Amino acid sequence: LSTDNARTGRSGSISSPPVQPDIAQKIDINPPKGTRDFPPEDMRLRNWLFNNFKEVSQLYGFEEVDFPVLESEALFIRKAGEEIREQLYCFEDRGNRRVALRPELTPSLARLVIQKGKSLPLPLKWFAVGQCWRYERMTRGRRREHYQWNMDIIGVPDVTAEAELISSIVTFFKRIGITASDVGFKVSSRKVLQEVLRGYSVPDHLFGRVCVIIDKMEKIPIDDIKKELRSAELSEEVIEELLQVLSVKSLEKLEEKLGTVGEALVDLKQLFSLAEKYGYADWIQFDASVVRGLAYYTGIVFEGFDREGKLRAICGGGRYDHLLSTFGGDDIPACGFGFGDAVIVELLKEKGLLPELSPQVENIVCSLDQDLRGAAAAVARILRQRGQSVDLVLENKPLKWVFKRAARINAQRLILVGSAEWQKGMVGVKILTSGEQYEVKVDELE
Ligand SMILES: CC(=O)Nc1cnc2ccccc2c1
Repeated sequence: LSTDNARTGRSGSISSPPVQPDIAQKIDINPPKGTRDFPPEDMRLRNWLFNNFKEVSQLYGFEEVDFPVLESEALFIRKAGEEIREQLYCFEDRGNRRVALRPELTPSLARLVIQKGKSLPLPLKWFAVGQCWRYERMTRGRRREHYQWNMDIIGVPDVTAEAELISSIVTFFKRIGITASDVGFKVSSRKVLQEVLRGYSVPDHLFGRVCVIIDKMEKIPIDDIKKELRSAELSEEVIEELLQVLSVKSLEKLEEKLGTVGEALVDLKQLFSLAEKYGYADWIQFDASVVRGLAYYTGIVFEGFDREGKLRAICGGGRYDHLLSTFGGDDIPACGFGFGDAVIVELLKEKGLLPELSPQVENIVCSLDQDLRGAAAAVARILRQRGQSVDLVLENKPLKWVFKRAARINAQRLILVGSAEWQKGMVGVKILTSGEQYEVKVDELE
């Protein structure tokens, strides 16, 4: 211990604390700021949610993929002023490499598609459920990690892909009891903005940045939006026109504004017509103000929202036709969405739709005296070999304790190994739901 660790006793003399080599420093029992533990009860809810994500993905014929949580920082360096960039959880590793904990999954997916190259027959339909990270000042007390469900269709240029993705989310909502009166999707296309900007010959390289600024509408004062648009070299005239277009309330009005030829109208009309065919027309609405905050979207964008307006966006996505080529890959069209694990749980709480999930075990096995421990283990083995789950009591416990544990772990059946019965190759069985009890030969236990 260096002297500055030494305590100064009352006498003023320096004395070191008694050396206690293996008493660890008291560690912080909480997880790092902004992160969560998942004790059994929370893990049951998480598994319930993720199983619904995965079952819907499989229902739509998507294949599961995953990527490292740690990626090269370069994958996420975009110069469009995105919040996701400002909050990147990045650092230099011991090999002096700039790395980052992924803030989203799409760039990793793009990287893998390029890596696999021609060996992957298009279209690809991939899904992932992965933890994503951000580093923001804890002043805001928000979480620094969450899990995202992503579904992506790579290699399909038509809005039939977006229609399929929205359909999969509607299916997910229906499975967990959410209806079109609880949530909806605001749908628009960034091609609306693109047509306006091109109409005023604003250079294309400003497109992503302008979208990121406009995504902050309703989040920061309109004057700050205008200020940021000016700093992006937009003229007052363009700014006014942009804000005008963003307040358009219907496709018909948009057609009046933009005329019929633009791709934006064609895409949106086709999407709304497909929605009718899919049967989810009452879940979606055109809303020109939806742009989403990621720079790489190029076409249709959408976000799920709660109709009571109490929560942040539930999910969001869109078309990103040039992301792969910005990474040096071919110019393969793609679209996808991200669905976080936080807002949906808040919504389920609001709607009283959180499922009641309790632990499940089919059997609890215990021996009533010391030298029948081996017998109890043998009974557990037999049941487990038959695919039956068993909680084997591992210590000498009174029956009262066993009944209490059986109730807590929601065991369906109690198997008692007692010396008298065991002499006859029998065990005692008590069905804990009905209270029925009987004796049975061990090899007749099913
Ligand atoms: C509501 C919530 O927890 N949002 C959240 C939490 N963690 C994140 C981590 C990375 C990117 C986005 C994130 C978003």
